[in-house]
Amino acid sequence: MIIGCPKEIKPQEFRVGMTPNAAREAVAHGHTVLIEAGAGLGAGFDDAAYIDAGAQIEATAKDIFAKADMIVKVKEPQPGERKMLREGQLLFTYLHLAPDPEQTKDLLASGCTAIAYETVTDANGGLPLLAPMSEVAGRLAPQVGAWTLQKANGGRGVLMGGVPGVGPARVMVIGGGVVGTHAAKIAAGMGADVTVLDRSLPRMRYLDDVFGGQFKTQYASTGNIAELAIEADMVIGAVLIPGAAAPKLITREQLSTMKPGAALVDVAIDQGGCFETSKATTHADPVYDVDGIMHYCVANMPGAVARTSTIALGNATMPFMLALADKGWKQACEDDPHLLNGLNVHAGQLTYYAVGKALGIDVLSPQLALKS
Ligand SMILES: NC(=O)C1=CN([C@@H]2O[C@H](COP(=O)(O)OP(=O)(O)OC[C@H]3O[C@@H](n4cnc5c(N)ncnc54)[C@H](O)[C@@H]3O)[C@@H](O)[C@H]2O)C=CC1
Ligand SMILES: CC(=O)C(=O)O
Ligand SMILES: [Mg+2]
Repeated sequence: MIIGCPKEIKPQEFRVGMTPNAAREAVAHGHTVLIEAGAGLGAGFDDAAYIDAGAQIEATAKDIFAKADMIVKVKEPQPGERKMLREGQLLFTYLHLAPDPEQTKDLLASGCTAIAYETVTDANGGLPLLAPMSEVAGRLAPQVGAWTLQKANGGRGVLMGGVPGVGPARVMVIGGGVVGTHAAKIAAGMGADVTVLDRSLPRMRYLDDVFGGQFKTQYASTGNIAELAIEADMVIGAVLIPGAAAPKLITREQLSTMKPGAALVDVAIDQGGCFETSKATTHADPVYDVDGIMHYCVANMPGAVARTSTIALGNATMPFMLALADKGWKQACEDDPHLLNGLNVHAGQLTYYAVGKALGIDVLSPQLALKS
């Protein structure tokens, strides 16, 4: 198979879909790997590292899209990239279609087959291709939230750990999955007073067993969220209903009950955001103010630490990328129902129910797509 990896073009996105190590393994499996010139530079991988791994360098994204059977990326294809996708081509990347009708329309029109990293599952009920980036975004969230709390950035002027004689920042983390757990660990490590809220009692039992003493847990009822929001210096949004648009857990009205200059960090923004007033921002201009509350809503947070993120993502995607290349997508998905859960689009039809429900579009069952 010809595997193509273009340079990411989303603003301030420095990750790359394939590391030289991933390219080396694909070449060892007998595949041709095409990398766009300079694609890895932002993550610290120069063209020579890919050539050394046996890959070939192509001058433009156009060459990559024209020649490759499978495109391996990081972020959802941007409008210009969507125009280059073609019928029968396989796209393997993050998509986050539920809040993105424009991208969905273009992918359906292209006739491509698209497997979304964020909906591939594992045997433990986890999301193995989302997890590494959730670990990164979770660990970054208190760091960017602390920056947002600084006065010069519009924040309340509160230090996460306080100082002797002055109490710490109060941090509420909504959603205690991968993002929430890593965010809580780091915020607690910075000395903040942290509470994690979730709707899953087994998850809260786990968090209490492992982290009791470092941070507290509370059930994520509307009442508890409203009460804690009043006291919070920082709220980190980390909920997920896989594939679906995020539920709105703090309304615009509630902002007036919060402390002026408090920080909302909405990590769930890539699924539409879990605060009513959230809208996606970029690393170039990450924070905005609504009613005196500072919102940080960057949809590709891991891009800020591109080298760590690229290597972590590559470790997770490599076995799936190799299975898709070795067997073709149909056989690979037939052999692995968890990979089939990643199928979102095939030959002009949506194949993921939560996305169809969010966008009001009919869905072809992925099992039927395999037979088409
Ligand atoms: N902005 C960015 O750069 C990035 C965003 N993300 C996003 O972060 C979000 C969280 O991802 P993960 O932690 O990996 O998911 P996860 O599935 O590990 O955790 C989500 C948690 O939310 C909980 N939850 C669901 N509905 C809830 C509700 N109404 N109230 C409270 N808790 C609720 C679930 O019980 C679960 O424990 C996703 O939307 C993901 O796409 C992930 C990585 C990077
Ligand atoms: C999860 C995701 O969308 C990202 O890492 O950018
Ligand atoms: Mg994202």
